[in-house]
Amino acid sequence: MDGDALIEPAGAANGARVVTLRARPESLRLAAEQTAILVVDMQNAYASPGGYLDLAGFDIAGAKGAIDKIAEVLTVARAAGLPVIYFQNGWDADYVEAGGPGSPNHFKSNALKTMRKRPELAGTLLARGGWDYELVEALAPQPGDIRLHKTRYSGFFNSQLDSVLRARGIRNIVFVGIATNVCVESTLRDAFHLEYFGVMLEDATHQAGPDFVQQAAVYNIEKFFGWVSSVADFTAAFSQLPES
Ligand SMILES: C/C(=C/NC(N)=O)C(=O)O
Repeated sequence: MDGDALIEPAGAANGARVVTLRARPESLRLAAEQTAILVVDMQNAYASPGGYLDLAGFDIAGAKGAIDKIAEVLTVARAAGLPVIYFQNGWDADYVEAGGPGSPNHFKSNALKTMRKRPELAGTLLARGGWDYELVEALAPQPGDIRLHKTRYSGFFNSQLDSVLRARGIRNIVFVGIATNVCVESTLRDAFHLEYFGVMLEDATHQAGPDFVQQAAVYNIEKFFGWVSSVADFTAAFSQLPES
């Protein structure tokens, strides 16, 4: 951490409930009214045994820990009145949204590749309406939470996210979810380009791939695109706020 350095996003209204969140490389002064939680793709596909990542051969052992940490974050966030936005990644049941052979997604998506390799799985992975696409039970949305759908790794691409955030005056996005190095990092990078302040709670994420990709994503975010914090620091900051 960079000593006492503190970043304060401009534009908090008078009377805003402001907290200091310990983060790297600098701590952040955040107005609760301008801060939202983004829960990235906590679906059976990414976090449950028998889901897409597991079937495709990725190690999902760390997913359970991420689920538990995200549950802690959501309890604190809801009590503080922060909007909670869930993303679900995938496509329609006929995979029209996956793009077909004219799209690089057709060739790069490991879900599509796994289904081509194992035809018995055809139609099951990341298809809206199926178990794989559903959010894990332990993180079921609560009344008032927002659910958004996306079809590519970045949550800003062809989705309602930017409108939903701007309509609520959100400037700061706290990221949790799976996978750190794919959809979390892609969305946080786009957030940076759209002038949002992105903070990832690293212990509430899990990567797709070896440990070094988690470390690389943390490095990229801390060094270039945003800030990195922890669930304990988030809790310490936001649980001080009076219930909204
Ligand atoms: C590998 C992968 C990651 N998705 C995500 N939610 O980060 C995929 O969707 O294929």
